[in-house]
Amino acid sequence: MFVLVNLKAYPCDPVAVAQAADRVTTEHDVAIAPQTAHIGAVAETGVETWAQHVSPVGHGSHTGSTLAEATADAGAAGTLLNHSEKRLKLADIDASLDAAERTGLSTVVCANNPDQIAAVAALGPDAVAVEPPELIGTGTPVSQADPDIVRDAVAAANEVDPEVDVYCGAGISTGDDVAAAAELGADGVLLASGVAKADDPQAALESLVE
Ligand SMILES: O=C[C@H](O)COP(=O)(O)O
Repeated sequence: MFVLVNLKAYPCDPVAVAQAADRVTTEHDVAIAPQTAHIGAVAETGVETWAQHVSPVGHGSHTGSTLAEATADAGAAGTLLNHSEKRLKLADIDASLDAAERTGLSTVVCANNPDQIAAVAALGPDAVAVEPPELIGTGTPVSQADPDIVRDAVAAANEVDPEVDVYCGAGISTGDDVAAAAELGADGVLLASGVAKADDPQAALESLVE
């Protein structure tokens, strides 16, 4: 399973979380998505580092953008796109995917439900992630609160493009949640508060990947 830990804009120490992830022994692939400004420092720990977003632009007059080229140069291996807290127009998702592909970044496009998963899977990302917004940050895992949304998202993505991996997110914080996601057909999980808001991120990560 791919375990992508999104630090959002939580007031945690991104390097400490990355070092903790580096110390955890697991069969899963763990990656950390810090704030853009912290990508270089997190990547230096050796942990796989992701961006939370890249802009649908290339080099040029785009003040305030998050340039995919700069993100990749800083050490990112991939990027989230269209997170529930950073929604994009369909055309911008497509252009951000082009930017990521151009710069060698792997991609996970988020969506709220199976219909949206089918739509974004058609754009050809490496993976999609289904996240019911109402469960984000609640500590109630999507695999428990709404298992059908995960099953249906897996089926929807497979129908469009079986090469696209499917992750699920919202409320995931324990190894049981990761195992439940795998049983529902997910190839990975996307989570945040369970680690970023934990008093002891290393213990939280160990519990997650046990
Ligand atoms: O990017 C992560 C997701 O929004 C899930 O957040 P959460 O683990 O705090 O529910």
